Amino acid sequence: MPQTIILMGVSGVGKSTLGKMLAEKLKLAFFDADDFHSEANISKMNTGLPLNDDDRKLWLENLAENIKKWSDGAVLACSALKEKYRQTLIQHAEKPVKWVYLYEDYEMIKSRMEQRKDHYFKPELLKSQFDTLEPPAYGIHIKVNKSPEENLKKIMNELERPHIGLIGLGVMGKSLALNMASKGIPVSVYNRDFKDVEVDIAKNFAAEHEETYIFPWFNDLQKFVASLPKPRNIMIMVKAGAAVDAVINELLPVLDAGDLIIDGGNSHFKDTAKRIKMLGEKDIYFLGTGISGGEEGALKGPSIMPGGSKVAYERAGEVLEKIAARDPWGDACCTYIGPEGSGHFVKMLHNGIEYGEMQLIAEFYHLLRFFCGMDTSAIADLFAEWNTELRSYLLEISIDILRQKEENDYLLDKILDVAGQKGTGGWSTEAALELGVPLDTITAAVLARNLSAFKADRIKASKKYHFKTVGENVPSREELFRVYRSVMIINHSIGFELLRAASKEYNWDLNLSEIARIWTGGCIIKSGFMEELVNIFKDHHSHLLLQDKISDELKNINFAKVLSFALENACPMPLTSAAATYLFGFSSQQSSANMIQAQRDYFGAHTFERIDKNRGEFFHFNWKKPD
Ligand SMILES: NC(=O)C1=CN([C@@H]2O[C@H](COP(=O)(O)OP(=O)(O)OC[C@H]3O[C@@H](n4cnc5c(N)ncnc54)[C@H](OP(=O)(O)O)[C@@H]3O)[C@@H](O)[C@H]2O)C=CC1
Ligand SMILES: O=C(CO)[C@H](O)[C@H](O)COP(=O)(O)O
Repeated sequence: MPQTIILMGVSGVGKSTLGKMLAEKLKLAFFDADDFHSEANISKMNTGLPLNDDDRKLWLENLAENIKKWSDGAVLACSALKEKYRQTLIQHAEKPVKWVYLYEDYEMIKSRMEQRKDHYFKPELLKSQFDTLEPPAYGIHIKVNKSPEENLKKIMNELERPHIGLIGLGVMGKSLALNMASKGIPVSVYNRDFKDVEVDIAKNFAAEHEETYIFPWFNDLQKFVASLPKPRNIMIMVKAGAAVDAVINELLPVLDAGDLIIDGGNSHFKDTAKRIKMLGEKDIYFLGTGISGGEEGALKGPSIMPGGSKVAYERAGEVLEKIAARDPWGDACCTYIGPEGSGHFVKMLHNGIEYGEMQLIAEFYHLLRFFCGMDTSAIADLFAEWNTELRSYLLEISIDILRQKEENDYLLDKILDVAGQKGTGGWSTEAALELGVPLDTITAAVLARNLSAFKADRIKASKKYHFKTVGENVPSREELFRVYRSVMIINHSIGFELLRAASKEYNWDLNLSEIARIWTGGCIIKSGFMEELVNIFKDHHSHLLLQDKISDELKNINFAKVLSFALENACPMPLTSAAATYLFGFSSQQSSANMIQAQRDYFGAHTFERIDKNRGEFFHFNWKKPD
């Protein structure tokens, strides 16, 4: 797309020299703003007097009219020292305008200017230029401290780099902005100001990191959007739901066809599909992009799950892959997931598996601590031993949690046993119900969090019910470990089967091996088992529990030893029970559903199929025979 590039900065900084070189390199026309000055302005400058705002007004408006006409793009060298001059210059621009701010120390420029003989601008005016200068909070900033050729190279490098605008400087937004900047991606940041409550979030963030990075910052959305090179790439990292719609609605009037919005929050996949459609009708791209890794992952490299149009991914892929974590084979933990809301569906399910894994660790800790008589430090040691094989991130952080003390007590013991949730686990269950597939473990994990919320009733009930505890037949460490790993396998299997079902139903063509691969680094559910899944899903395309490698491991597991001990001692293990029940159900040739069918037919004439007839033939029986 033709572009107009404005090289700005004080007189003597090298705008004209570099402007001509840049125009030649990009095969664009070159214009020098000095050539657009009126005779009156030139004679004023020649007498050594600085121009005032009135002198500049006509000159800038004349330039703005010209910029509008440069439909094939151009390079303009223009001081554009103040923000209001810059806004005047681009007021009629119909093509994207990129700003390149050239700067150097006062003394360096002064000594350069003193050596120039042929220029009508006197070196004494330099001081007034520096006084007037308002460096832009956006655009490409180039210190011109090298040879013109090397300075040109710096400009070209910057021009070729994709630029991102990031909205929402919360936990994730801040870390992602720093991650991008550390990878050399120019990032402009915006956060709303909340009157008298939260102000200057973006400004303070930029100031906090000014030693290391330049973050053009904004608290005015229109100015933020106007500052971004077109076509714009804007990432939004705000709360899922109404906040995303609010931001989109605010953006819409100031965006142009061809701009791209990347929603990196945990949005619902159906909302994403609607947004893609609505924005697509306005020729604006939208990528629903799941991002996992929490604050640290976002900073050092998260796992990224983008969904939407392939064209949109081709635009954003370079940046997303640059900031993503690396998998054990050195590739980016980011891949194009598929169309519509598939990226957010996959992220939702990632969180569903996460809920399952968290509950698994929590209930094993609970069993060991309160029913097997192990102290917190011994549990941490046991988990650490298990984790040499499992290499699970969630188990790793749980070991840290178990070891954390506050004064002489474990911090964990001081945390209220009521779990929060933002919805992604429950959404996974809703999606499974809609697709008619089981989701036992993930649902059990969601419901366990729900039950935890009834703290007051739980306290009352604990005074009423005093179940007898036995305390014998404590499972061995090996038996516990084998059951733990099996439940983990079943939980993953259930999660991936939901992905398979969604892929089929919505025609997403999801690649389960690729999804497992991008979950081997950067995300909350990364583990050694996830690495195993990459290869398993590469070679096999049926249910995970039907793979020989998996069934060979699970078929000899003694779930009963752990679960009967838990039941005998009234220790709730909803996830382990759900996993074992799922496996027993999945591996039963004869289920109990014949009775369900008979009951349905009895009371409602719902009909049933028979084992001695073809599938698809339905029968009704008159169960209430006359006496
Ligand atoms: N924290 C985590 O570990 C992870 C979070 N996510 C997802 O990323 C998204 C952001 O999460 P996180 O950074 O933790 O959240 P925070 O609560 O830390 O930040 C939320 C951000 O959203 C902004 N915001 C909220 N409402 C609005 C609105 N109506 N208009 C404009 N801006 C708004 C806030 O601005 P202000 O400061 O003005 O309120 C703030 O910048 C969420 O969808 C979350 O689920 C994804 C992966 C991991
Ligand atoms: O997306 C995330 C990690 O990948 C969130 O941090 C996580 O899902 C938190 O969810 P909840 O508050 O429901 O436990």
